[in-house]
Amino acid sequence: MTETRKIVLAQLPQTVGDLAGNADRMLAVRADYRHADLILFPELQLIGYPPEDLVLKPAVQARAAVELERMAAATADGGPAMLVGTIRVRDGLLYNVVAVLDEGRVVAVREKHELPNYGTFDEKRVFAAGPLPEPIDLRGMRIGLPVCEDIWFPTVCGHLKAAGAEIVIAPHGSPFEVEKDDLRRDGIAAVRVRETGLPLVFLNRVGGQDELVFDGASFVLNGDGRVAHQLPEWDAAVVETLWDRTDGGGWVCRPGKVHPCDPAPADAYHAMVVGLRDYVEANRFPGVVLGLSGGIDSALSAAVAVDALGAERVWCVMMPSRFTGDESLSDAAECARMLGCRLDTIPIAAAMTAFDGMLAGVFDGRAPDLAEENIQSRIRGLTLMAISNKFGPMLLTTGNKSEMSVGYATIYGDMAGGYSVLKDAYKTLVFELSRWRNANAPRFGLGPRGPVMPDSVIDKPPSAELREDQKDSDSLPPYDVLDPILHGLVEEELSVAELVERGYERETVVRIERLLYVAEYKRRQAPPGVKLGRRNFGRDRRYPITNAFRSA
Ligand SMILES: Nc1ncnc2c1ncn2[C@@H]1O[C@H](COP(=O)(O)OP(=O)(O)OC[C@H]2O[C@@H]([n+]3cccc(C(=O)O)c3)[C@H](O)[C@@H]2O)[C@@H](O)[C@H]1O
Ligand SMILES: Nc1ncnc2c1ncn2[C@@H]1O[C@H](COP(=O)(O)OP(=O)(O)OP(=O)(O)O)[C@@H](O)[C@H]1O
Ligand SMILES: NC(=O)CC[C@H](N)C(=O)O
Repeated sequence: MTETRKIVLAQLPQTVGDLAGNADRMLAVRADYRHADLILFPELQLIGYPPEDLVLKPAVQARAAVELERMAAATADGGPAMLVGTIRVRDGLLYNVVAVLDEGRVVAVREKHELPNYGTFDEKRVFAAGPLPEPIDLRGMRIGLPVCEDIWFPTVCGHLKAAGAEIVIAPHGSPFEVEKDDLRRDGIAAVRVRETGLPLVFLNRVGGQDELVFDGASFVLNGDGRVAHQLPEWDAAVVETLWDRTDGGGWVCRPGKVHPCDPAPADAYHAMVVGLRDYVEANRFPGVVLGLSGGIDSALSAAVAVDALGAERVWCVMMPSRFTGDESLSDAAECARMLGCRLDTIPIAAAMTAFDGMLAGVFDGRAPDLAEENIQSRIRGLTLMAISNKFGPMLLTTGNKSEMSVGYATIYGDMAGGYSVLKDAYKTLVFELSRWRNANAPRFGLGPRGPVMPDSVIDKPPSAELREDQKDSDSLPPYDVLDPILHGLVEEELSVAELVERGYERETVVRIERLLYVAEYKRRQAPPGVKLGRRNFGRDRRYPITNAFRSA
């Protein structure tokens, strides 16, 4: 008779720091799958990923040990074993581990060997690296248990194969980046399978944690490289997989459902919706408030907010000045109508007059300039923060990555706010996403199925409307020139000379590089926002504020 095993993959969200809640969620899955042999959870499921310095706190380490014992005790009933990601102190050092719980106790622990220490990751700061992990014997299977980064290099899987592992099970905390789903499956996991000939289970978490979002998209590859299961992106999913022992002695996973992954730019839009939704819910805001100017950045931010939270939790405010055009007023009104959310109009002329009067003495003899322009932006920020204080919604800030790169935003003005969905989206992506959202509804959005902004919002030239007839193109190169230069400088770390070789004007590149470096002080004071690409401002790219280097 064929030998068969049932392994349940629990692609779950996590709440960093809520150890009891995370444990209860895992025990609830176990209660639903009592007939399974084994239930697998993502990396650090008990603690939440990434835990940052929280895990250095002795009280957290002690709580983790208590909760793990509670979960282990639950396995005394003879039901399924559990593979639980947690932390463990051994000989005074802290490890990122997967614990094997069975028969009422912790029967084995395997420590993460490769600690990622680049980009958004700095695990060497908090964890020690474990030795090469030996396979475990559980329910008649010899299982290799690499933790996340362990499968991104050949060493650990090669060692497990040599030590007789029959199957590789890899819990992950792998954050979203555009196109990373292909890299994980076809670029990394498939290579490990080719090297070892072993089937591989890749289980990732879902949901947002501050700047990071986790898309799930877990999968199972058989030893011949074929995809046996592909779990959905973004949704929590608990999937039972069935494994048969072959005549040759190995294990094969029976084929299951293969969900398609999102194409671009739907993937980036979904990431923004999940990032904002989970940030607002986890930090217990009733909703968000934002300034709706009739421009594309605030329109797209409002659309994402409505998709994430529902129209009744998104409060838009139009704050016209004497520079605000009629088209901006009507576009903002139409946008709020299409989204179905509240729009209040609060003119800022009275506050501008008050500031002119207050500053008349000290500004005497000075022509109006950027100082007055920025006061308008600061009056708007102050007004929105007053609404946040009075009624509780978090202020959603609307700056995009192009603006944040060159400092084209007013500090303590339109940069005021708690969270941003466009922070890692260059303006050209803002245009692409707005067009996409007008023609498509996101898979799990709470907003309207149809268009979310009038076409005029997308088609008109961008303007900050802080002075007469102002256009972004007065101070910046067109976005289809600016964005590739910024991508070269930020994502690719190119020099001025290398960008000139790509055909960009030297004078423009030199100016953009200078603006990028000089704006570092603004970015350090900017709110967090959803990471979408290879190199976000925040944890991925940590530049000095005081920086005299110029590449030309
Ligand atoms: N290294 C440094 N470390 C610490 N602080 C530093 C600093 N350098 C300047 N500062 C401070 O920052 C101030 C200058 O920054 P800030 O007050 O923001 O003003 P600033 O960057 O000079 O002007 C804002 C720019 O953003 C544009 N804008 C504003 C609003 C919206 C939009 C849009 O389209 O979205 C565009 C606006 O047209 C203008 O070009 C200085 O007065 C100084 O106080
Ligand atoms: N008249 C206004 N009413 C309400 N909010 C405004 C107004 N003008 C600016 N804001 C707020 O300040 C942000 C920065 O806007 P600004 O118009 O200066 O530049 P922008 O980057 O082109 O943004 P947008 O495309 O949303 O207009 C806006 O996204 C919006 O949240
Ligand atoms: N948690 C981890 O070890 C993540 C690192 C891994 N390279 C990833 O991005 O998926």
